[in-house]
Amino acid sequence: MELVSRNRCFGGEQAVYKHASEACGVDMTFAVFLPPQAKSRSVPALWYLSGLTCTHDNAMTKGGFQQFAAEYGVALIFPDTSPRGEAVPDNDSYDLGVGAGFYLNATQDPWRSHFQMYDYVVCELRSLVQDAFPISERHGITGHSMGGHGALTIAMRNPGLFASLSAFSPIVNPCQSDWGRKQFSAYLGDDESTWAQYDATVLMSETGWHGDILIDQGADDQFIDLLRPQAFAEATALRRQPCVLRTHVGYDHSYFFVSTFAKDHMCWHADRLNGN
Ligand SMILES: N[C@@H](CCC(=O)N[C@@H](CS)C(=O)NCC(=O)O)C(=O)O
Repeated sequence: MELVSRNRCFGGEQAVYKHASEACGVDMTFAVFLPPQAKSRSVPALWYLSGLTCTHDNAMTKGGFQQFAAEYGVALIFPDTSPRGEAVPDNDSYDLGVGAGFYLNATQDPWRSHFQMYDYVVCELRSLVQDAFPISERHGITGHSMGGHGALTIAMRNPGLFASLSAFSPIVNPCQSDWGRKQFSAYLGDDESTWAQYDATVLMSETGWHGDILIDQGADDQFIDLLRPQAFAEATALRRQPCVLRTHVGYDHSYFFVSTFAKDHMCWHADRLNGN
């Protein structure tokens, strides 16, 4: 693991690392924020999965999470959204290929040799950060847009790994959306039965989540028709799933929206991770 940058931040430390990823077959970059409490004990961790076109950097620099992570004693982990580099296949559009890994394991050529973001996040990066940093086994997960999709699907498929769950304007029904169908066809092939494991609305209908869920959504989100919050809301209601879905008038899809509600999400996770 190679240190790319390190900065003091709210009494803790914001660092960026690069490492050779076995799952993705290229070097991957990720960011970790350690709160001041991590100097003397291990702390719980919150994963933040980013959306289309993002790297580890967007939420790290614009999300505004560190101040509250420092206050509540929670580490932050910001993975990249896809493999990158000359060896990695790409596509001309912003929503397929580099920057658009959709947190799944691709089974189709040319994507399958590198686009293994599900295994990368759930297995490889988790065990790497657990070994390398003073991070306890209590983890929460959140994310924005494509990253909200990643957070919801990864948590519901791995209930033992996560103690808290939230999302910002998540893609919740990709099997029925152009933010999903195009990518799943390319990465997973035409057999739609293989897509369901990566659809939060389907997973909510089939398994649900063992805890409660916080979701914030902007009412003026320019991509709201692609996100399909109504489908997930219906699935949670049918399941009697404890879920707080807040729709905020005037807010769009940007990081101005994410940073506005960053404190609420940090507080939500800290309460559940710290066992208060
Ligand atoms: N690139 C697309 C949309 C990309 C987009 O809005 N991405 C969101 C996540 S889905 C994001 O966080 N972008 C990076 C940023 O705002 O820093 C466009 O420009 O229409």
